[in-house]
Amino acid sequence: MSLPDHPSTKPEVSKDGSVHRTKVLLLGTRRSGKTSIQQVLFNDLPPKQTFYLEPTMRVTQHLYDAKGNSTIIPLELWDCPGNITVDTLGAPLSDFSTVVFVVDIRDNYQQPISKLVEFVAGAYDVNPGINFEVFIHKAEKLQEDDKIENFRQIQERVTERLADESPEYEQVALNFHLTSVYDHSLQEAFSRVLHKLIDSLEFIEGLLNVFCSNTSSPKAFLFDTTSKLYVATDSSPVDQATHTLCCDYLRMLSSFAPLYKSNAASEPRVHALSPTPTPPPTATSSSPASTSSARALLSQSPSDEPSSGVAKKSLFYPSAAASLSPSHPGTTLTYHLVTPHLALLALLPTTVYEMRKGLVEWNVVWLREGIREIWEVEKTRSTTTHFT
Ligand SMILES: Nc1nc2c(ncn2[C@@H]2O[C@H](COP(=O)(O)OP(=O)(O)OP(=O)(O)O)[C@@H](O)[C@H]2O)c(=O)[nH]1
Repeated sequence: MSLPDHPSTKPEVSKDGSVHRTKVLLLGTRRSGKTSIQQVLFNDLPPKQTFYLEPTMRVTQHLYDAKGNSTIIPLELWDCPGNITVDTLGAPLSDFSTVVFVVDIRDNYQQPISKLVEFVAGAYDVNPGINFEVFIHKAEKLQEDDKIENFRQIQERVTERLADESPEYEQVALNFHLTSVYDHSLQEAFSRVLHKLIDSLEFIEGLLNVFCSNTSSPKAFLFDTTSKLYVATDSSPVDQATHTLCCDYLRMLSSFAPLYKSNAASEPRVHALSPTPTPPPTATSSSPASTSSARALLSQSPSDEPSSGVAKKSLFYPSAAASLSPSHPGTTLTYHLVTPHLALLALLPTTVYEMRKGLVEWNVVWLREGIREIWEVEKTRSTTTHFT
């Protein structure tokens, strides 16, 4: 495998047209849960099945891109055995954008911390900009108080050890996350890891902020539908319960995806909307939304047309909504696919969803346009695909 000479947080296209993926190193001591993390996140392995995973004996590269194993950034995830060292890794640390270091929350921390410090020291000279993400893993094993206490202790010890080694290492960016394959904390943590690799993140966040303020939405996420990682969210804080709710809803809808696909394949049913969507700013709809209803929206935006002018097959964008009563009275969870691989999940006041449906849909079309424009700019700039 040919490796680039310089660190890069962006995938580039090599001369032969193949995409250089963003490299992420998955490190940690034996049995800390590295392979489980990779398998649960990207191969949909049920968490309980991780029990049967074989130990990793040599460095294994897993490729994820927009076509097959979809993720928003073409990734190359290096799953390493527990005994790997900087010298035996087989690639310079300058090749990696991010190191995800996994620590079993119930472990004796001495050994994992020494290994982490070894890699921080190894990376410092060659790639000081590398992101170190420490996953304090298997968190669900402990009670809430113990979990927080262990999390704090690990952070403290790592910081102390780094300061003992050299004051310079304090400059290395280290981020700590509590994770478990048994809940959505892993997806949330890995989403945050990816956010640092998305150049256009602030523009996407800006679009989501506008969507939220126009529709009175308290929270909106843009999810990658395959990996179930969120690409961006609006600027209000993420609370775990809302994130979990959105992940579960997305997972449930994805299980119905084959039904939508077969519809999408039947072209004559697709109606093109007018090329410029007309905003219905005061649109009110008296038709109440049925709870837990899934409704197909067939739309074709101007950017669906290739620039050559040749009519491309219209895309199918399903949408769905579910009332969150009684747990969240007066709130509706909505889902809108905005590109073939990205979906908007938003909480909306039920009154807005039911009474101002036109306004909501216009804002979805507007968001879709914005995301496609960003995608086009990204594509032109780096001639590579971050979003599909
Ligand atoms: N309770 C709990 N167990 C987990 C979690 N993640 C992984 N495990 C378990 O941890 C054990 C080791 O998982 P692996 O993914 O094989 O760990 P690894 O770090 O890849 O191991 P090596 O390849 O030997 O270095 C398995 O029995 C998993 O089921 C978690 O979040 N919670």
